[in-house]
Amino acid sequence: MIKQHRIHELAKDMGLPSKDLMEIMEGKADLTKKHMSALDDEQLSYLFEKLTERNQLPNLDSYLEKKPVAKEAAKARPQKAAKPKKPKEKLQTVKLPVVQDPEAEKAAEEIAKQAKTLRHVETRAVDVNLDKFNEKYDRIAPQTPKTKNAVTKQKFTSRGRRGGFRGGKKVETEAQRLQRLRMENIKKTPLKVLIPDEITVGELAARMKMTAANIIKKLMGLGVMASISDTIDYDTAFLVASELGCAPEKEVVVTIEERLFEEEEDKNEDLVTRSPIVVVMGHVDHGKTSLLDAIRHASVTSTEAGGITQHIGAYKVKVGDGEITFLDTPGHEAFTAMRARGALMTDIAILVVAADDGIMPQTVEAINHAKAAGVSIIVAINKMDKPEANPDRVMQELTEYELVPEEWGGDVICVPVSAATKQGIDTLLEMVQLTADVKELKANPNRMAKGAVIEAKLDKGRGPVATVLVQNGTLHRGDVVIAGTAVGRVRAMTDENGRRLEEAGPATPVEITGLAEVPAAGDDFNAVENEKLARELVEKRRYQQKQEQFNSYQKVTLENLFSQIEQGESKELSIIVKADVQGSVEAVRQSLEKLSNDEVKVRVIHGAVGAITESDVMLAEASSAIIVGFNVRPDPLARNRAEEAGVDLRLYRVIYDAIEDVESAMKGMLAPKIREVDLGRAEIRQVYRISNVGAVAGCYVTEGKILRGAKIRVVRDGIIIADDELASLKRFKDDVKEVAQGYECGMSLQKFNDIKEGDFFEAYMMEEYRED
Ligand SMILES: Nc1nc2c(ncn2[C@@H]2O[C@H](COP(=O)(O)OP(=O)(O)OP(=O)(O)O)[C@@H](O)[C@H]2O)c(=O)[nH]1
Repeated sequence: MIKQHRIHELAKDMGLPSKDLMEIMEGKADLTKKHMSALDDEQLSYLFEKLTERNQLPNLDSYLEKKPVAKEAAKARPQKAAKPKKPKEKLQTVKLPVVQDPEAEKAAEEIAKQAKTLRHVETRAVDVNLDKFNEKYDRIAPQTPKTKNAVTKQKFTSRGRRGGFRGGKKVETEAQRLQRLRMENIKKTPLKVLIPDEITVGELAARMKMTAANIIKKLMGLGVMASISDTIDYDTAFLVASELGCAPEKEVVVTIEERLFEEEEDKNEDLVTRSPIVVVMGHVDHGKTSLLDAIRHASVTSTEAGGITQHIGAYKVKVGDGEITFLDTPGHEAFTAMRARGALMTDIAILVVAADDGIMPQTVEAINHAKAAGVSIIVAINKMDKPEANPDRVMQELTEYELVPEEWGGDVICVPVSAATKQGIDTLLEMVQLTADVKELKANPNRMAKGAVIEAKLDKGRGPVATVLVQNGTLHRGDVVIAGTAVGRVRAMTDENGRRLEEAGPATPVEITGLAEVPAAGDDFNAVENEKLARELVEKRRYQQKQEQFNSYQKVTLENLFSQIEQGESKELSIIVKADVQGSVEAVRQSLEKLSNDEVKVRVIHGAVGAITESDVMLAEASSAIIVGFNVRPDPLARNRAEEAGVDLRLYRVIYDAIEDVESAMKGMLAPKIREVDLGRAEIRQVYRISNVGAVAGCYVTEGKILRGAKIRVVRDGIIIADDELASLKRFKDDVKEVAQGYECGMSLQKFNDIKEGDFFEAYMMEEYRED
């Protein structure tokens, strides 16, 4: 049943005349029954609407003061009075409890609820506790990385906090808070430390962001005594770092070479068979050149008609379906020189042995070079056309060098040939082909080319010209190549017949132009993508070369000074003078500098009072100087360093001695200082007189040892009766190098023969030494 509200009841409740209400509701409700007329909910709402419109409050404050209930709601709103109408309407609804009707109350509550949901919180002027949002934020993202993103994802911050103080306590700013969180995070995560194979203690300390003392202490704990400049190995450094709370990791150093060159292994499916690369070796005049010519001629006439044959250091010949690449640099010296530079190009070596001459010294050398390089050997027994040819003898001699011919059950192919008549050349080539087939030589043509330089020269017209052998990959015209310290773009590429090529695959020798300088034979070459990096690598290689050259420079010492002057290497003798008093320093400086002559200038580069220190030695090392000290000693560090670096360190008590030494060194007259070093003593227990040999003493070594060739003092009853040298030292019947204490031996002297039982031999030797 719908609840009806009669007008007179409502008027009574509101304290208004019924007439007023009827006026409002005129036209809206059926008012035929005057004040007894009933209103439904909708009409009632309309009535309230109208009434509140009429009864607007000029000032909300006055109302709030009167109505404590309404105050609560008002709290959340701005204190400003003259605010929009809406809040007032809502405020009016708070009055609803006046309506006694429970249904009306419900409706009023509903409206109030709506009003609540519509409430706007004006944060600009209100202080909101934002810390709870921040806490939540921390819970959600405690490990927020300290990146730029983290900054954009800022927490809510109250404007009111800008003052920095609240309740007397200093409140950290957002930046400080982030900084604190960052520091906490850093503290929690162990420091990542990269450790190379070897590292100095100082460097490790720097990387661990600790003092070196800490590291040294830890090292001591581990039983390693090291100073800040000492180098420790990876394992030790790893242990120290992890024990001190760091997270050590192996430092992987990526070299320019690794970045530049394609180093990955070729996949099996990418590999194709390539032709073998063959070199010819043998004794002088056994026919290496003639054989190479014969091979080349056979191939040129049959296949390459018309080409202008050029010498480029290597060529290809056709054999059946396949090809063989010959390196046209006969001789094992060239072969080994290239190998020494790291270029192992050859697969098969043809060992030429003249049938009339047999194995000769250079044949043996060639065998050993080929064996050392691990290449297969095929023996060509040459000059078979000669009547005195004796191949069996050659084969016989081969077996002495562990080369057993196939005919005799071994695995070495021997082919009788004649370079003169071309007999057997085809068979030889077939055998090379066969050996290559067995070796299954493969390469990947679809990668950047790499190989080695066979020959290189500077051509007047074309600039640097190099013959390179492509060992893997394919070289194209226009490729950037790096060979040793030469870099450049392949401008032109020709084969041994002078034909221009656009590309060269594996096992192809080609002559290229375009390099900026002449590389050395045996240098590796690589085609690369990154020209800039290649230039960087060249710079690095040049620097290394210089460094090696620099290291090979001999350190200047007074002993080698003269020879260096003679060779024109020393034009200046640098000296560091250290003395006990300043007067001596000056005196020495002047006297030494006066020794300068037309050939050599003597220059004192440093003079000071005090002991010789490590820094003096370092200066001497860097400037190839010698150190002269008067009445001063080097400290132990300096002494060690001088020994390591080969710095000549001379100590004198008399200035004159120093001047004399330097002067005689400049004239090449410096006499080496010699001292006696005792070796041992032996007692003579028996003397044998042997005709043609003389007296042989049967001795027992009582002290030290006796060395072959030692000097011997013969001591009888405490008196030296002779000074001689050992002629022989034997144990039983064998000559020996030395005999130690407690052993018997036989000794004879070079000159002195009058030895007797009970004499003593005192063995000693003379050694050159440097005064300290
Ligand atoms: N009868 C005959 N003579 C030959 C044969 N092969 C080479 N000769 C001769 O042997 C001599 C030396 O030949 P080379 O080819 O120069 O020998 P090589 O080993 O290259 O000599 P080097 O370059 O000096 O090390 C020459 O006079 C050749 O004519 C051959 O098969 N038969």
